[in-house]
Amino acid sequence: MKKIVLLGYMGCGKSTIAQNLSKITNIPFLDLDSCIEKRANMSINEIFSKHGEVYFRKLEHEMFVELLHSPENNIIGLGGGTPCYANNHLLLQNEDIVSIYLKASIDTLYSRLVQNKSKRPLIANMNEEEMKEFIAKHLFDRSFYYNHAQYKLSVDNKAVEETVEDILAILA
Ligand SMILES: Nc1ncnc2c1ncn2[C@@H]1O[C@H](COP(=O)(O)OP(=O)(O)O)[C@@H](O)[C@H]1O
Ligand SMILES: O=C(O)C1=C[C@@H](OP(=O)(O)O)[C@@H](O)[C@H](O)C1
Ligand SMILES: [Mg+2]
Repeated sequence: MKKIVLLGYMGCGKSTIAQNLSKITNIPFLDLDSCIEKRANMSINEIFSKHGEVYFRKLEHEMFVELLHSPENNIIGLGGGTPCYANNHLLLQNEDIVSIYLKASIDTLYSRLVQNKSKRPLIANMNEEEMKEFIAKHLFDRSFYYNHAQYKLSVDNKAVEETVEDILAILA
């Protein structure tokens, strides 16, 4: 059994889908952001505001490598930026894992993030117009890294259960 790694832009559903997939498969689930928060004893917002993004990316890389090397099988939900720093994208093609890019359109991401931005320091202070433009450009920049995943799964217009089913089909 390989580790299952979910990646993709903020709001694509990594944390939600990983949790639901875990319930169905009984494979334990780890959220990389939650692991970082526990280790640092600070929220993601606090890490960004007190220490800056570069420090966060360092913790993120260390925690990602640590989780990949742990002997347990698990489902890992990455942060949206994880594959885009410190050559983390190269680790996605490791034979010991199955990496899946949850691919969402700008409209899907915007509609979810507009209601859920306060815990995401990169967009927390943007107005709606700024956010839409930011997501479009940022997603374009990051797609290169996301496309290093072994599997790409479109999640637009799919209920959580449908995306979970699609992942089970990939794993079968
Ligand atoms: N079909 C869906 N699949 C996944 N998430 C959805 C869906 N519909 C609405 N959501 C909501 O979108 C948000 C996705 O956020 P989250 O799971 O934290 O994503 P990520 O970890 O990729 O940033 C959650 O608030 C979730 O409830
Ligand atoms: O895209 C990013 O750079 C980030 C995404 C967040 O995770 P989610 O994608 O789970 O929101 C979190 O790691 C941090 O706020 C930075
Ligand atoms: Mg998340």
